[in-house]
Amino acid sequence: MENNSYERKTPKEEGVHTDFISRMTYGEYLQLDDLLSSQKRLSDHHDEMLFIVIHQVSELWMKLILHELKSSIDCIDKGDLSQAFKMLSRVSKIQTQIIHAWDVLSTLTPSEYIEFRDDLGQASGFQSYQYRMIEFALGYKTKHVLEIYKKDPILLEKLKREHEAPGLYDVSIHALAKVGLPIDETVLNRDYTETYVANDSVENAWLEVYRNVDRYWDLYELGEKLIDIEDWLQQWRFRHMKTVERIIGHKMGTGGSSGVGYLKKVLDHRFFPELWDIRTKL
Ligand code: HEM
Ligand SMILES: N[C@@H](CC(=O)c1ccccc1NC=O)C(=O)O
Repeated sequence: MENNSYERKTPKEEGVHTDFISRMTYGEYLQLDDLLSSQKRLSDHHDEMLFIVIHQVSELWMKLILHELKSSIDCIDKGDLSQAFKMLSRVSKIQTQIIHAWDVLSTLTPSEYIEFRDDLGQASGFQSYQYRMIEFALGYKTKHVLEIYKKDPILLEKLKREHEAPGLYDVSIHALAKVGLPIDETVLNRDYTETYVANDSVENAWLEVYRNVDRYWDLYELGEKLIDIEDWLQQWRFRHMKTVERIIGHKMGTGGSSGVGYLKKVLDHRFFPELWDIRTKL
């Protein structure tokens, strides 16, 4: 099992008698007492419950996305592409789920939100560490986001590890090299703490794959799985930006950014640039 300090031990690890497990209820298994007592409103505004639940649901889905992404990175690294495809397809399905959360949140009007916005202080989705870990796993390694967690050394260490690790695109590029497609050494030995930047040898390798799909079927399928994930992530970013514009207009964000202007700018970033660029050349 993965060593994750945020996860509880299994009853077996804790040495709990198996009789307990056989009598265990639904609520005990799912720890519903903890889960369902974690929606604590700071205001007495009716709609704050919606706000909390949407965020908590999104964080839970992000947890599963990360679980799948990390395993798929390991699988691709080991050359087990078909196992990775199953996980990457699941990631895309989850992404389609979280995009629909914006429809629910859009029922919150500006006048309703403004009534409890001040209670949120400086808290912001900007501080979502799972969101940053997803970005890291996809090769977007912004350094300044680590700053946010400097007061929490345990979390900072965990984030640093993800920041230094090869991402989904790095192991995919290595998979291109493993079948003999020429990839520049500078890319193969790149510094993983930096955000990935487009490279001609990678573009040529993907072009070769997409022009000879029968020969490189697995890699072609991998390319399409990656495009799916980036496409959905961009749609999530776009729906976030539009929902924010609808609810707070062009007010500054509680996290200190310009708000909608900042969220629009982030949309410019591409995770797997060559996979988009080759479409024009095919
Ligand atoms: C009324 C609803 C929401 C508003 C008004 C809002 C507003 C904002 C704003 C203005 C920012 C920019 C940072 C800042 O200065 O605060 C931001 C960032 C962010 N928000 Fe939201 N948000 C909302 C809902 C959500 C939800 C439901 C999620 C889901 C987890 C979320 C996740 C994020 C993330 C991950 C960022 C960082 C984006 C990045 O840096 O690329 N937000 N939000
Ligand atoms: N940045 C938002 C506040 C906000 O949305 C937020 C506040 C606390 C916890 C999560 C949040 N969601 C996403 O940014 C704002 O400027 O209104």
